[in-house]
Amino acid sequence: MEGMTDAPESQKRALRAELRERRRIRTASEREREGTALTQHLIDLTSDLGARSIAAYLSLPEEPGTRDFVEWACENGIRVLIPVSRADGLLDWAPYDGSDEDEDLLGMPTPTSELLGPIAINSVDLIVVPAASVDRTGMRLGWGRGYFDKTLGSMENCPPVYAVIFDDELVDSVPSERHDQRVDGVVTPSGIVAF
Ligand SMILES: Nc1nc2c(c(=O)[nH]1)N(C=O)[C@@H](CNc1ccc(C(=O)N[C@@H](CCC(=O)O)C(=O)O)cc1)CN2
Ligand SMILES: Nc1ncnc2c1ncn2[C@@H]1O[C@H](COP(=O)(O)OP(=O)(O)OP(=O)(O)O)[C@@H](O)[C@H]1O
Repeated sequence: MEGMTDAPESQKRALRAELRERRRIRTASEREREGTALTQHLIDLTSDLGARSIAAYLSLPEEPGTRDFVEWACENGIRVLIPVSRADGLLDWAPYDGSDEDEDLLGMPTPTSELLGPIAINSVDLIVVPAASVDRTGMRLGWGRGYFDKTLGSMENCPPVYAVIFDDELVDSVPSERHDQRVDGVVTPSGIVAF
C-alpha cells in the first residue's frame, strides 16, 4: 500500500489529505441526515454522563456537525468551553454564549466571550474533540498541530474524551507516534462506540 514504509508523520499527512477530500465530497443531503443523527447521540452521551460542563468545538461546514449539539447544551444550562488556538501550541478556552463568533489564529470559529487559560479544561465533565480518524483501540489522528495531544497529555484527572467523526473514519488502525493520545470513544452518525 502506498506510504506503508514512510515515517508516521508522512503517513499521517497523506491520510489527512485523503480524509479531507472525502469530507469535501459529501453531499448536502448526507450532511443533513448525518448531522441530525449525530446531534442526538451527542445529547444522549452528555445526558447519560450527567455532564454539567463540557469542552466541545464549533464545527466548520465540512466537519461532522456539532453546532446543534452545542446550542442544545447551552440552552439546557450546560457550560460549553470552545478551544481557541494559541501561537505557543496550547489552547485557551472561551465559554459558548450563543452570540457573535470570531476566528482563532488557524481560522477556526470561536465565541467572542472572555478567554480562559489552558487549565480551564480541567473543570469539565466531558471532552468532545475533532478528529480526522480514530482506530478501534481509540488511537486518534488529529488535524496535525498537536493541540489536543498536548492538552489531553497534560491532564491529571481527565474526564471521558470522545471524538466526533463520520462512520467511515472509524478504522482498524491509524499511524501513531509516542505522543498521540487515545480517546475513550467516538460519536458517529450511527451511534456511540466506547473503547
Ligand atoms: N472546528 C474546529 N475547531 C478546532 C479544531 C478543529 O479541528 N475543528 N482544532 C483541531 O485541532 C483546533 C484547531 N487546530 C487546527 C489544527 C490543524 C489545522 C490545519 O489546517 N491542518 C492542516 C493539516 C496539517 C497536516 O496535514 O499536517 C490542514 O488541514 O490543512 C487547523 C486547525 C481547535 N479548534
Ligand atoms: N505532547 C506533546 N508535546 C510536544 N509536542 C507534541 C505533543 N503532541 C504533539 N506534539 C507535536 O505536534 C505536532 C503534531 O502532532 P500530530 O501529528 O500527532 O498532531 P495531531 O494528533 O494530528 O493533532 P491534534 O492533537 O491537535 O489533534 C508534531 O510535531 C508533534 O511532535
